[in-house]
Amino acid sequence: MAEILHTQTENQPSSHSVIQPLLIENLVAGYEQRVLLRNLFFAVPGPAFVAIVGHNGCGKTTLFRALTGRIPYQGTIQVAGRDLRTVARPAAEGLLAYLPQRTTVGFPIAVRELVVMGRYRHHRFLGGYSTSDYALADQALQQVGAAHLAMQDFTLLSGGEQQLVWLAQLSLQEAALYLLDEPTQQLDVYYRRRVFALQQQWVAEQSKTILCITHDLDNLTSFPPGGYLLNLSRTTPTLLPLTPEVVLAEKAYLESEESFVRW
Ligand SMILES: Nc1ncnc2c1ncn2[C@@H]1O[C@H](COP(=O)(O)OP(=O)(O)OP(=O)(O)O)[C@@H](O)[C@H]1O
Repeated sequence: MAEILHTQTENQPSSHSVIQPLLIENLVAGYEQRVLLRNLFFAVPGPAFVAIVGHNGCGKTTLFRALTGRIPYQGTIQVAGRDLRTVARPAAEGLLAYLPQRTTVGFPIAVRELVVMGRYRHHRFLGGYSTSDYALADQALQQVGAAHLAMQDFTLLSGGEQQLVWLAQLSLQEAALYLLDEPTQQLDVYYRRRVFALQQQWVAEQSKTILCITHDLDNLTSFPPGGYLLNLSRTTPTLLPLTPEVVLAEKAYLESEESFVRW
């Protein structure tokens, strides 16, 4: 099941100070003898879409593992002004909403019931979800183009349909930072475009900040100004403006023998 993570509401800095959604300083992370992220620095200054690109195995998901506290790391990660080292369970405490690459559900459940769980943090005790929670779930399903699936058994859906349902659930969470690991991986061309448009909408209308791992560079060329791109296959990855020119240049780099040899 996709992780349902809470929004931090306590001990936050004053709303008068400018809080960066994400600050990463000198991050070093990897596995035992293999360091994948070396001295990574970047800051997302305000609500924005950030595309994380790079070759297979370059460390994109590893970055998300560090952000969600699943692997140890050196350096500093601040989410919404909070140093993740000072948060016992950074993901579970609600700074982040995370959609992993693969999620499974081992029991039959109606799509609508799964989506409404995105309202989890409003229901810490045994009470059920309210009519307004279900209305939000229906709205979320509509937004991702999956309203027609509401009453179906989630486990019987196609991989692409299931992905749309997870996105609907994710959209109901109110986190400072959203981590999406290849959300369009199983989607057809129509839904791929739609899911990227949806993420643009989340940023523009709901001031969300999204880190989105993707190999779908073609769809990144149509993003409006204001987003960023981070290519983790570069020797020194830096946050670049997400413009068509930058996307094409990074795509050309990733297709080049020069970049492949590095890996
Ligand atoms: N627990 C682990 N122990 C050792 N190595 C691991 C572990 N998990 C992942 N790796 C390796 O680390 C490398 C980076 O993995 P990661 O999942 O971050 O890649 P990625 O950039 O997300 O790739 P992709 O685009 O294929 O999803 C891979 O070579 C992988 O085999």
